[in-house]
Amino acid sequence: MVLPLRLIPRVAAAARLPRAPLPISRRAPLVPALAMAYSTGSGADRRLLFRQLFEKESSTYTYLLADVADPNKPAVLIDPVDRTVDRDLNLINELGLKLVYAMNTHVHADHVTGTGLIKTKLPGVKSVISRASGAKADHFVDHGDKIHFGNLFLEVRATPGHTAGCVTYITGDADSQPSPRMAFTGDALIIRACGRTDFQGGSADLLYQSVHSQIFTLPKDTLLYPAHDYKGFTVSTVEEEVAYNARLTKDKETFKTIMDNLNLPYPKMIDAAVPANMVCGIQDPPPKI
Ligand SMILES: N[C@@H](CCC(=O)N[C@@H](CSS)C(=O)NCC(=O)O)C(=O)O
Ligand SMILES: [Fe+2]
Repeated sequence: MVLPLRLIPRVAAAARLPRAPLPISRRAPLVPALAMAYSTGSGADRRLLFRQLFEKESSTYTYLLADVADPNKPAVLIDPVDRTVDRDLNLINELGLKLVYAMNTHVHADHVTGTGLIKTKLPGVKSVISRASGAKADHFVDHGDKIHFGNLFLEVRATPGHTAGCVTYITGDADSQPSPRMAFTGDALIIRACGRTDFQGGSADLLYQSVHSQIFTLPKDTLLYPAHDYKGFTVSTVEEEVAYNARLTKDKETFKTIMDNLNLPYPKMIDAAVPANMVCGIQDPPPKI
């Protein structure tokens, strides 16, 4: 049966008319209430908007965190990849966030960081890396420092061993401790595994010590988010890794033997990625033809 037009609900009628989508740059950001609805947790934790993003060529996770209870919605990106910068910046724009820091957990060997590109596209954003990395950035962090965005912060813990300058970033709130905490472990801890220790100042001895003293001592419900996953995992917890990590649950000598015998091929992009990442990624992208 065909309904007369006046009986068709207005929404349905509108839905029938195809409209060209607006370019991203002209779309209005989501209203604050909607961005709030996508934040995690309850109570004080509702300030935190969190997204886990994936770059498939290098199996890298990029993390977006923002304080959506702050009127400016300040945001940080951890471990952005050059290839997915446009995707990440579009998302930030759609959610109405203001990116303040583009941070790295370490000098990556398998992909070029997105921080340089982000700085050319969004002047004012500050790049962050550990002082111990020896890399260039706008802001250097040391163990115990805090990177603030709104009322939230990321506490820096030095977790060297995969590289000499590796750090783990742990969520905090100026008013109350978020529960559970989230730890962004870079390549120090990969779910059920860990970063390799055969280049870039790597040391199995140091990595074992870093993870046992700085990550395994966190509250057991702390959520662990690595920089990479090669098996389809997305998140783990301290409790899970203390029980089931295939490398780090072993005693130190066994761990060192495991690490000495991984026999992993060198990352395909290492020769281009490390020099680029030592200077904060690509600063002047070639013009698109
Ligand atoms: N095949 C990849 C590189 C894979 C690799 O070496 N991953 C690193 C982290 S990136 S520096 C690693 O530590 N892996 C540990 C492991 O057990 O897999 C490429 O060619 O890019
Ligand atoms: Fe790495």
